[in-house]
Amino acid sequence: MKLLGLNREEVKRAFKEGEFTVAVYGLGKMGLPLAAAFAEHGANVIGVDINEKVVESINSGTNHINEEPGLSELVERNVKAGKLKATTDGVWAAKQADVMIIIVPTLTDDRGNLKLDPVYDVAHKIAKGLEKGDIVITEATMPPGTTESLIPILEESGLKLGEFGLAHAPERTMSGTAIRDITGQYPKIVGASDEKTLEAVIGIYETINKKGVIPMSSIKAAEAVKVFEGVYRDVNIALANELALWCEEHGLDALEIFKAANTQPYCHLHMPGAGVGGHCIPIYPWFVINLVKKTNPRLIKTAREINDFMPHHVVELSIKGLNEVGKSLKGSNVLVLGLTFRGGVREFTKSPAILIIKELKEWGAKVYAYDPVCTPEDAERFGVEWKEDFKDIDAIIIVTDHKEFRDLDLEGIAKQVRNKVIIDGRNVLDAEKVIKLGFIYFRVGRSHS
Ligand SMILES: NC(=O)C1=CN([C@@H]2O[C@H](COP(=O)(O)OP(=O)(O)OC[C@H]3O[C@@H](n4cnc5c(N)ncnc54)[C@H](O)[C@@H]3O)[C@@H](O)[C@H]2O)C=CC1
Ligand SMILES: CC(=O)N[C@@H]1[C@@H](OP(=O)(O)OP(=O)(O)OC[C@H]2O[C@@H](n3ccc(=O)[nH]c3=O)[C@H](O)[C@@H]2O)O[C@H](C(=O)O)[C@@H](O)[C@@H]1O
Repeated sequence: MKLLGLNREEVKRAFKEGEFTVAVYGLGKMGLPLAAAFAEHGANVIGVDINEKVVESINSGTNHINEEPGLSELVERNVKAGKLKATTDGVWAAKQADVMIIIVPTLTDDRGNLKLDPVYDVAHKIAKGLEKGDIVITEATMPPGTTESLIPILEESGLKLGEFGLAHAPERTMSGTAIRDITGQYPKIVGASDEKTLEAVIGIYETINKKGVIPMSSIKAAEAVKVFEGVYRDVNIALANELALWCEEHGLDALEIFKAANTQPYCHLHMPGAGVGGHCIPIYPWFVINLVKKTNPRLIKTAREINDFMPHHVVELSIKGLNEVGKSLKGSNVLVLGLTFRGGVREFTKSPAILIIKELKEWGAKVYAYDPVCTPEDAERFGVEWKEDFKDIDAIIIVTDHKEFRDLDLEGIAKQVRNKVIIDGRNVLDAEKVIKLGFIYFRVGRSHS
């Protein structure tokens, strides 16, 4: 059932009656919830992934994304109902599908250079199965202008743009709330190659998202919306970090001040911390920085530098904290709590723990680690020993805001450790309670007990 040329009401009817097939390329933290949501709302869905284990697991009705409440039931129900299947064959999927959605990683290398190979790989496969009237949608966060860079690849199909539709509809959600967000937490941003495509894509997303659609004037404008959301966050986190460093110098507690300042309607100071990880927020600013000719993105570049300084600052705090008990890092046993980039999500991309552990070891500390969503094998990947107790520890460094760390048994820990030093890199503990138990307690924005 080709959607190009239908109005949004006809698309919604076709959607609900299962008259068309959606191929979702990339079945990860975002792609699988999206595929399951489409199937749940009536579409026939073919998921495509290069990871055979992912494909097998989905075809057996099993969800491999642990941090997504509600996803397992959706996957099981829709696989059983024959509404959701998975394959590694991206060409075959394109031949079956009327809508092809690209939601594979869009990354940069350590120097911020774009790495869009997965997107181009998928585009080449889609081109081999593209038919007249099909619609290709990028949902991955794309550097503005890059969705349209797929046109020559897609035209390898022999079709010209206009005979197929192209759109960008960025995924706006977070791990842990993907199903909720995909089906109606925020309006869906959509930009398309022409009016017909826009009309059909509005129909598609109005079917699964009860918050509706915000149509943009172009594909590039839609790409910029999502990227700017991420840049806003990175720059504001950098502001919080810079003000926190100032507070440390002035013997102030940044959190106390931020909390009061944020009672003002125009003030939204973010949370200072151990750094900015993940494959979103530290990446998206490069999509702007690397796409300039005249503009000098000074603020965005400086924000990146400030945020990338924070893992080092956490090590500085651990040196100060150990000094308070007459110890140096060299020869101390340090327990890092948290390997992932943020709480509740098992994702290591640009996790601050990587740099923190590297620097602690360079200073001669014996480094241990524990993370509630990880395994001892993950700790080995970081080159540290997994440790589930606090015996003989001289300093504890909290690097990830897992909810488990908010309820640490501080009284029990105080009896186990060799020295009482806690560096709270994610502000998860109650300072007064920790200090009352005799700990030296520092956090980003507070370097006094
Ligand atoms: N993780 C998040 O919170 C959010 C991510 N996004 C965007 O969604 C996109 C995907 O992110 P995640 O789902 O978190 O990534 P992920 O790493 O969890 O999953 C990516 C999946 O794509 C597969 N894949 C990689 N290359 C492929 C290829 N050439 N063909 C088919 N499959 C391929 C991988 O095997 C993996 O299963 C990214 O562009 C990201 O910017 C958008 C909003 C939120
Ligand atoms: C603008 C925005 O809020 N983007 C969200 C972000 O989600 P993500 O999973 O990357 O988590 P995040 O809460 O932004 O955290 C990123 C990193 O920044 C750190 N962080 C976060 C907030 C803060 O005030 N201070 C801080 O240091 C976190 O510890 C983490 O290391 O990126 C997602 C994405 O685009 O992939 C996006 O969908 C999410 O809504």
